[in-house]
Amino acid sequence: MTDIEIAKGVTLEPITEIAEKFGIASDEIEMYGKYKAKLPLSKISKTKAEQSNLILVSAISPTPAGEGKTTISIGLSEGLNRLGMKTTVVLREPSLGPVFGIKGGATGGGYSQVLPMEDINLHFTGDFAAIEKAHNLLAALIDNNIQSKINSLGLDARTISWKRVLDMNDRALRRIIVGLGGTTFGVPRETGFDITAASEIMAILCLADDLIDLKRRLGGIFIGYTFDRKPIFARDLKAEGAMTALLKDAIKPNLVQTIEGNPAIIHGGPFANIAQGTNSVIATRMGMSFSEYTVTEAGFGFDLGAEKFFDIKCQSAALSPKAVVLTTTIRALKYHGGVSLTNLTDENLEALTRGIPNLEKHVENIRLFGLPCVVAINRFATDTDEEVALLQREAKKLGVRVAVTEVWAKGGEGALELAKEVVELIETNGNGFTPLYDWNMDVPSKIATIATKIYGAEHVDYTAKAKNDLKKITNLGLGNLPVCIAKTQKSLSDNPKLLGRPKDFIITVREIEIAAGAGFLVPITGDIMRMPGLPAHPSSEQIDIDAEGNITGLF
Ligand SMILES: Nc1ncnc2c1ncn2[C@@H]1O[C@H](COP(=O)(O)OP(=O)(O)O)[C@@H](O)[C@H]1O
Ligand SMILES: O=COP(=O)(O)O
Ligand SMILES: [Mg+2]
Repeated sequence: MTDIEIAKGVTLEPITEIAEKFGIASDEIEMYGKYKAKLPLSKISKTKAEQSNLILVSAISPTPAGEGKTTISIGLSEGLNRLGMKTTVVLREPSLGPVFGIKGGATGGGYSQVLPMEDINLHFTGDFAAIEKAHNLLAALIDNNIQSKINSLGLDARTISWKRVLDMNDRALRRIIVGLGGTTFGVPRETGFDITAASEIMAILCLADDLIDLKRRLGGIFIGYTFDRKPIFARDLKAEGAMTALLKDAIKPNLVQTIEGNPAIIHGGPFANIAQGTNSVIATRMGMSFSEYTVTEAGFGFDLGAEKFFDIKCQSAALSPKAVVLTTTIRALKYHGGVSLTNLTDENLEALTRGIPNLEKHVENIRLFGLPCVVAINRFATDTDEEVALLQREAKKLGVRVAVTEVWAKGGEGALELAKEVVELIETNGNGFTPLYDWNMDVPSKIATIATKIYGAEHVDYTAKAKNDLKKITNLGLGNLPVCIAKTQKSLSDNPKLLGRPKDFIITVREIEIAAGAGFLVPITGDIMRMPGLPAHPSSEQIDIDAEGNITGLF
């Protein structure tokens, strides 16, 4: 059965019942139909949240299909609930880019899914649309001011860094020229689109405490300079009030349910390769306010989502995670051992062994944050007993707990071993979480710390533009901000072709974007693009809908 067929076979509980199970009265939620709701920020309790055990689910370097972090996160929460531990899974909202592109949705899979999956994977509750409108309102205000004769700020159009966003993989929009056509069409200038998940507003939504903090951060968005080199921010265009008004509902986290009828919270966007890729502080705190265990995820491999989760989100919100679950698959390790994507289902013990160094490096990286880890072997039907046994042996040699999980095939039942390992791990380990670096370090040292310690780079090179960006950052007094490195997810390096555990490589920073509102800097490495493109055969070709509104081919 496909994911959507399994999902359609489930009788959903009314979201009012899920809210009651979560701990919020049904008359306190804002319904979006029978099976979705938004939760009031007033229900967050920072003191209660501190009592919850926060677990991060990460992964080794993934194949393009992904290795099962979201599936494992959901399955683990089902398993912990089966053991009587009140648990909530907190996830990120899928982007339409991958939905219609290569990867597909982000609501888990098999018997570990969050539902209603069609809604969640398509328009959900409109948060992405609201983020797009707020982002593009600011873009329109900028171009309006540039061409204004009465209240122009004197913006130098060549210095404007703020683009537009669209939640679609559309490479044709990466670089555009606006304002063509003469005086009634504005002032011509180069700009472009990023995908919505990469919007600074998404990051602001994910890091904001509440509406007032959201508005403050939105006002702090750096736009560019005037002709006499005065830095201009969104507040100089009086934009933050309207932008916040557009986000008044998007700031509230979304409540849905798992296949086994447990609460799940979804809020904030994905893509830890071009954005921070964690869900929101608000959603995480909401889950933690009502749960003994809170299971959350961060995008792509540990080198990307987890590093950003720890060094940006946890530091920013004073969250103290207790353990890491490292999602590991035989298929990904064979891929890192040199097997092509088309042959990953064939047994290959030699390639699996050659791929182990990638797992080893991610386990070493987890230790740098002072956290205990369980390697969760996410078993696929094509994995042979010999392959599983070999991986169990090799993983145990790394000195970590190992659990074979079958959450895709069996839901929570397939996560009972993992759940028990996680509980024991948390009970026997103190709270040793320590971030990788101090935000007050200088920017090149912060970048070098991540590049050498987490990626394994020999050193970091900067292009002339990146060096100029460093000067800009210093002049703006923003050198104490953390860094959110944009890098390919395919490799620990910035070269997608270097698989396994590459060594003696250099990370090249080509430019550094400033996200002054979100409160971080974005060093962009290699050739990574913040507007992905569609593949030759997009997933959209398989999607259809019948006269009764039944969607097929979503995954
Ligand atoms: N054990 C498994 N067997 C079969 N398919 C799986 C398994 N685990 C995950 N998948 C599928 O792989 C894809 C990626 O899973 P997902 O949880 O989204 O990964 P990630 O969050 O790491 O990107 C999904 O389509 C999911 O249904
Ligand atoms: O940021 C990307 O998230 P996934 O790894 O879940 O696709
Ligand atoms: Mg995912």
